[in-house]
Amino acid sequence: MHSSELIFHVRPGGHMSGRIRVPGDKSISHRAIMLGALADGVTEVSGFLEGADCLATLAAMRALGVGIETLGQGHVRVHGVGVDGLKPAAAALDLGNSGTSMRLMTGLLAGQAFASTLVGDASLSRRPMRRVTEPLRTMGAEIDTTADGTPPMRIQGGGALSGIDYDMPVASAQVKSALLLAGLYASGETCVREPAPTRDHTERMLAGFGYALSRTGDRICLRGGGRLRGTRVDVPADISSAAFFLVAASLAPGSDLTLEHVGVNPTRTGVIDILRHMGADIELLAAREVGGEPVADLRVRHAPLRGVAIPDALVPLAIDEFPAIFVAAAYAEGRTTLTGAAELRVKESDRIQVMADGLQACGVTAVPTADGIVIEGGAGRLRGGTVNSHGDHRIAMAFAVAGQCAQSPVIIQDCANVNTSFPGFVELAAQAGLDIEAAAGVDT
Ligand SMILES: O=C(O)C1=C[C@@H](OP(=O)(O)O)[C@@H](O)[C@H](O)C1
Ligand SMILES: C=C(OP(=O)(O)O)C(=O)O
Repeated sequence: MHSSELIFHVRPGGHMSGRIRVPGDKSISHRAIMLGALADGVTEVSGFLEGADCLATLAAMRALGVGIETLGQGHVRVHGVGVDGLKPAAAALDLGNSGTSMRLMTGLLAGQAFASTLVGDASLSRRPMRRVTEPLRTMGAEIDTTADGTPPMRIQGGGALSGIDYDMPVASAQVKSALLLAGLYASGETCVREPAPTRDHTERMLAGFGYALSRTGDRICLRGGGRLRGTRVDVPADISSAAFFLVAASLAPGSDLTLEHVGVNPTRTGVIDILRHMGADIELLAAREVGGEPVADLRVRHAPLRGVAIPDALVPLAIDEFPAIFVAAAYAEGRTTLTGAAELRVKESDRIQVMADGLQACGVTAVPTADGIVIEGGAGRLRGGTVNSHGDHRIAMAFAVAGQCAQSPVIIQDCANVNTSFPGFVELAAQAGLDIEAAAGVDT
């Protein structure tokens, strides 16, 4: 026995109804703090995600000398220090479970005049960092990692950076963003080419802070040495959190649920396309633009789903939603196949293996492949059972949703990290109609 843990118990039955607003977008919240910190003047953030990941970014920026007021209910005021105003932190920056914090901060800190050390939890300490350290070293940064290229990271700072023209080998918004942040401090132009479109919040937000950048086809460029102007950032609800409810309402007969003010940036809506392809009934209502990001209310009603071959091109546009999509696939009639998604193996957990194990534990035939999975779905296949989320927030929430339509209860172990991206998940899911309880358990 070594630590207490959180267990979810979900009983089958009920349906999803009403109107809910899920918490703020995690990607946009991280960026609002980082760019607000580097800006001249004050940045007012509303809708900020007060989950552990974004709070780790916030604490790191405070440790680097930035005044940040948390005013409650997602209102954060960042007193920007200017691009050259950060101060060395007194201790290592602990970024917890957050890959986004670690990779973006590495780019940002590579451009500073001082050294920094970045550490994370057991999961983050296993995640690959060469994807950022290699191009940053080409720019002139000095960064040490473990021999495996994993954290802790020591970023020496102090050296001069030069812009590069980089062809990313993986479609990663974190790598793109890390290089653009380092590019703010580099001489000349920094350009990044993406092999497939990835979320473009950094580009949109840099423009919102008055920083010029250009996109030509799949190549994004900016010139170092400019300044950012403090602004307002209205963070929409996170489509990655909404995804659990899109699946739950699609599966449970009688459901009719509206998710309010959800970010529907086209680089994030792959989950809607995939679920619609499976037969889901999802409507975008009152589509509007808020602070440079598209937003809509999503109305989702129950519909019978069928298995599909998920197009590879949609993978980066739905990268965090696959645990939820796999649950939809387990109930959809027929076979669902996913390929081109090896990245899922290096997230907070190996999401291919951990989802396959959990689905199998519940009685579903799910066969992992090197870069995807094959799931044989159908009504009644998901019997229920006990699954281990391996501390991965998205796996925990995906199996919670699976429990509503299972034959018997689903019990999910190791759920405390749900708080990294979705504080209040249990309460909000219960409000929408899920029969869920969270209990302290013991990790043996
Ligand atoms: O840039 C971001 O905010 C993110 C990018 C994605 O990671 P990759 O860049 O590794 O694909 C995603 O999985 C992560 O949750 C958030
Ligand atoms: C992969 C994720 O986050 P991160 O990379 O920031 O840990 C996620 O939230 O699903």
